[in-house]
Amino acid sequence: MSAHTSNTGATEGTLFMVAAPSGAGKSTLVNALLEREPSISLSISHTTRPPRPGEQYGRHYYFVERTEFEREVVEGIFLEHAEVHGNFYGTSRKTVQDLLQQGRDVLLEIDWQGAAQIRKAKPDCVSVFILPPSRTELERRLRGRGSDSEEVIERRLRNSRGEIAHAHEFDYIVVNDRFEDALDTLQAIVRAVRQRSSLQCQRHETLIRELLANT
Ligand SMILES: Nc1nc2c(ncn2[C@@H]2O[C@H](COP(=O)(O)OP(=O)(O)O)[C@@H](O)[C@H]2O)c(=O)[nH]1
Ligand SMILES: Nc1ncnc2c1ncn2[C@@H]1O[C@H](COP(=O)(O)OP(=O)(O)O)[C@@H](O)[C@H]1O
Repeated sequence: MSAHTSNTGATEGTLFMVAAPSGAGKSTLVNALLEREPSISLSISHTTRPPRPGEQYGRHYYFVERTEFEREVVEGIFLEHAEVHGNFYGTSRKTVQDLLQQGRDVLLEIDWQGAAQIRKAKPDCVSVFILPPSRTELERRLRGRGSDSEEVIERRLRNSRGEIAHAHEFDYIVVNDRFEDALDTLQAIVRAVRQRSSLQCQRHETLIRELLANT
């Protein structure tokens, strides 16, 4: 976890990842975080999942057919991709790398498999796992969201154990019990990471060079 200097000499942004079992409140928390921290760019993923009512192409996801997704995998456009709950999801390599190289911080909503791939490619990333306060509450939220069929809800609930078993691989864990508390904690993590990165030497290379230069 350190500031990186890109090939162009500019300081790269930080790559944040947020994962959770379906229904824990990840997307709601991330959207609220981005309102508080608008300088973070959310990476919009490609997925073969059909859109839910109200979801928009390019805002929530790039919804694509399976054949198109498979072609994109072969073309190597993804920084990572994985099958989750029977659908495919992938992160655009170019979008993320361009933003990071411009010095922007980028946030990925991702599952544990994708997070593991990103950690290998970008060991400086910062990862957060969101836990629900209980299984009962996870189920209540999944059903209360009203966006999925019974079959889809049951599949997500079944898969939640396997996802939670990977929580310890993440840098931070946030329990989303009271929403405002979880949001404050998530924001505190982002601020602490940014503060640490701003204190790192690479951030001040230009100033150091200027101060050392002969006048
Ligand atoms: N590996 C990977 N996982 C993703 C990506 N985008 C979303 N996901 C994950 O896929 C899972 C399902 O997401 P979604 O279909 O939106 O359902 P939800 O989690 O129930 O809201 C969640 O764990 C997401 O974090 C991606 O680009 N790559
Ligand atoms: N702390 C919370 N307390 C109660 N309900 C919550 C809380 N956080 C999120 N929710 C609700 O739970 C449901 C699932 O949240 P969502 O963000 O879609 O989950 P995820 O992205 O993790 O699948 C939504 O209806 C959301 O409004």
